Amino acid sequence: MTQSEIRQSNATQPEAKLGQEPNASAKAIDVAVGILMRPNGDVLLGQRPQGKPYAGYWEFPGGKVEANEDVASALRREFMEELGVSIVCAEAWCCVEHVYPHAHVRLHFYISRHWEGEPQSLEGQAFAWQGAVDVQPLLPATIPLLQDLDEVRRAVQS
Ligand SMILES: Nc1nc2c([nH]c(=O)n2[C@@H]2O[C@H](COP(=O)(O)OP(=O)(O)OP(=O)(O)O)[C@@H](O)[C@H]2O)c(=O)[nH]1
Repeated sequence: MTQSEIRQSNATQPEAKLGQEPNASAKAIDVAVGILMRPNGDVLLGQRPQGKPYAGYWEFPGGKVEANEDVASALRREFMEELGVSIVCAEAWCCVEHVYPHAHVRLHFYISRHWEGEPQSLEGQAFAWQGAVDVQPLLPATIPLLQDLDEVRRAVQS
């Protein structure tokens, strides 16, 4: 995936600040998050493995952007490492910040409808394709996005 393949979608929202107001002195950690969306609107979620904060919580796949890496490259790397999936193209969807006890994160959400490979559990994590998302518990920063995501899902189905 190249920068030119990262498109801004109409669904992009202004940055929202969720949860506790981020502490200006805490540096936000950038995280690339990808939502694989099938033609019927189903989306892929994974369960955080043991040993990580919020182990057992469900999330959209992704991970931290490394030093000297852009968000699109991080997205592609994380999907290959976690799921063995090659993202062919993805659209920036929204960006939210959340302050957890363990970190202040800035989550860059992308939606991809075009990828290569079937998702595999390369890190031993459970994953699930979902219509209306009903796995629990979900990471707190992700929950408020589900309503907007449902609108995107419905739009691709119609
Ligand atoms: N992937 C992902 N991370 C999310 C979501 N929502 C959310 O709050 N996060 C937060 O974003 C951060 C992601 O960091 P991570 O620890 O999973 O990243 P990583 O895979 O690079 O981990 P590592 O440092 O062990 O290599 C966590 O603080 C996690 O709580 C989501 O939907 N997907």
